[in-house]
This record gives sequence, C-alpha cells and structure tokens, in this order.
Amino acid sequence: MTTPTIVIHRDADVLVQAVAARLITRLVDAQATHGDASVVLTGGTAGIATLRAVAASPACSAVDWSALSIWWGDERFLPSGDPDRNETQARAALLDHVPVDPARVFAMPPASGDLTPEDAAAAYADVLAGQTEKRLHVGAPAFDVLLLGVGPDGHVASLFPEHPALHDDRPVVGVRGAPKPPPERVSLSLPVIRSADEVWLVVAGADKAPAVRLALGGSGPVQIPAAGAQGQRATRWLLDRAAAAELPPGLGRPASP
Ligand SMILES: O=C(O)[C@H](O)[C@@H](O)[C@H](O)[C@H](O)COP(=O)(O)O
Repeated sequence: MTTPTIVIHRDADVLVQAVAARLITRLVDAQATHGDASVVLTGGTAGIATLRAVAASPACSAVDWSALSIWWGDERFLPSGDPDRNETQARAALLDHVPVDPARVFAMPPASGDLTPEDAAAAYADVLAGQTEKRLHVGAPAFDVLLLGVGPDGHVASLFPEHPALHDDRPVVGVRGAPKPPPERVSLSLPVIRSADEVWLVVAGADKAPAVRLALGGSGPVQIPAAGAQGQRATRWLLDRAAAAELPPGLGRPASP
C-alpha cells in the first residue's frame, strides 16, 4: 500500500478549486495514457463542491467526458431523483453539464419496491464485475481516481466505525443503521476502495481534525475507516488548514499561503 501524501490548502474554497484542477489533470492524463478514464464519486459537501468546481473550470472541456466511466463509492438508499441521493447531487453539480456517455454512468440502484440495500449492493457488485476486463483488476474495474469525503467520526463512503459492514467480505455492502442519515445506504467495501489506482480524501473543516489525526496517526480501519482507504499507486489527503489543525507539525505540506 502507498504512503499517504498530505497537501494542506488555506480554506475549503481553495481546497475544492485545487482538487477540481487536480482531478481534471488526472483524467486528461489517464485518457492520454490509456484512451479512457474512470472516476469514483463521493457524496458529501466537499465531494459535491469539487464536482461543481470542475463544471465551472475553464479547463472542464479538456476532459473527454464521453470516454469517462463514472462510479459511486457510496449511495444513500433513497428513491430515484431524491435530492439527498449522491447521484442526484452529482448530476446537478456536474454530470448534467458535460457530455457524459449515459452508458458509462454507473449509479447505484435507488430504493424501489421491495429492493433492499443488500439487493442493491449485490446488483452493483455484478455491474462492477462486468467491467473488470479493463486492465485486469480483480472484482472491480481499474479506477483511476476514487474520491472520498471523511466524516467527523472517521467514516468514508458509507463505512462507519465499528459497523458490521466493515467485516462483510462482499465487494459492495448494504448498510443499515448508519449514524449519518439516511440510515440505509450502499457502499463499496474497503478492499474495492483499495483497488483504485489513486484514492483522494478531500476533507475540510475543524470538526474533521480529530479524525484526520487519528487516520494518519496509526489508528485501525475498524475504529477509523478512513485509515484503511489507500490507493494502489497513490493515497492523497487533500485538506484545508482547519481539518489539518491537529496533525503533528511537519507532517503536512502547506500548499496555499
Ligand atoms: O453519502 C455520504 O454522505 C458520503 O459519501 C460520506 O462518506 C461523506 O463523504 C462524508 O460524510 C463527508 O461528508 P461532508 O464532506 O459533507 O462532511
């Protein structure tokens, strides 16, 4: 697993703009290298604000949106079009504004009829497995970048501290009783998150500072799931100063004066 790199920006606005610029560059580079690219999106304030910043960037059209596969790291198990679904928010922030190929937008199944979060998780695992041929990853496609937010308790995607989902060995897990509403969710598991080439944790705000300190200070992934989120080639902690405030001096590199 990769050693995390830490970059600290002045505030949440600069962070989000810098992550958007970095994401555009990473996707352009991936497309230049292997023809297409794939990204895993996250819900949450920082993740959705990043997508909004990508849409507003003058460099937005540098990405070939039709050659991008779009996945989600987690979803709030709600009906299609619900404003709280991560998919709905990502569409409004970015996907409705760029020429994506609808066949390459892999949203997690919405709540509907008798479908359970576990059914939705199994269905998403099948879709992931159907896309594995590209560059030989096992059980999941080769994600170029997987974005994550981090909760004040150290959760990532919908993997919450001490939750049974952390001990589930399926690639995608149904989650019930999540402490962050809504209680029913669907999430990639840590092993699938760890199959990504690059994992970027985008974190802003003083309420996240203890979780950031614990995740980077040697806590285990059952107590602090963010500690277990690492990429194959890179793990990037992209922070604002408030979220980095409890890190030992010298650990992070201030990037924005
Ligand atoms: O569906 C969700 O809510 C998430 O994907 C979740 O893991 C989120 O990313 C974090 O809770 C951080 O969210 P904030 O950036 O809003 O604090």
